[in-house]
Amino acid sequence: MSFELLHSAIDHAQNHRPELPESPTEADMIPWRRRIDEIDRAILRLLNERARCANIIGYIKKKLGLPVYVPEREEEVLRNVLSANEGPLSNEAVRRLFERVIDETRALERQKYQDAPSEHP
Ligand SMILES: C=C(O[C@@H]1C=C(C(=O)O)C=C[C@H]1O)C(=O)O
Repeated sequence: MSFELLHSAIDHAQNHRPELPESPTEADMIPWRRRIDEIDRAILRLLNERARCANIIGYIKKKLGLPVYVPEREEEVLRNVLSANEGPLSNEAVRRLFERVIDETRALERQKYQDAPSEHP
């Protein structure tokens, strides 16, 4: 899914939200939970695409003898997402979430290109 498609999917979802009646019942949670499941699958696809990009970077680093961990780049990644944050997640929450993402990305890069024989991505 291209980023344009993803953005239009998000816009569509925001404009076509399930009904929220005055006096909701438990059943009113069902369409929202389906929506969350759908969003989670989209997030997962993007996280895996991010990991694939990082693996290519990891491969290049291995070829050039560069370290996996680049703290200044990680700060830049965090600045990028924090400056784009429109909420309702707080900046602290976004920072924690992306720190986890970066940790897992770095671990994957290490596992694939530093601890193991280098293969073409
Ligand atoms: C992906 C890279 O490798 C590591 C992981 C990063 C990330 O997940 O964004 C950023 C910097 C590095 O510590 C990179 O150098 O760009």
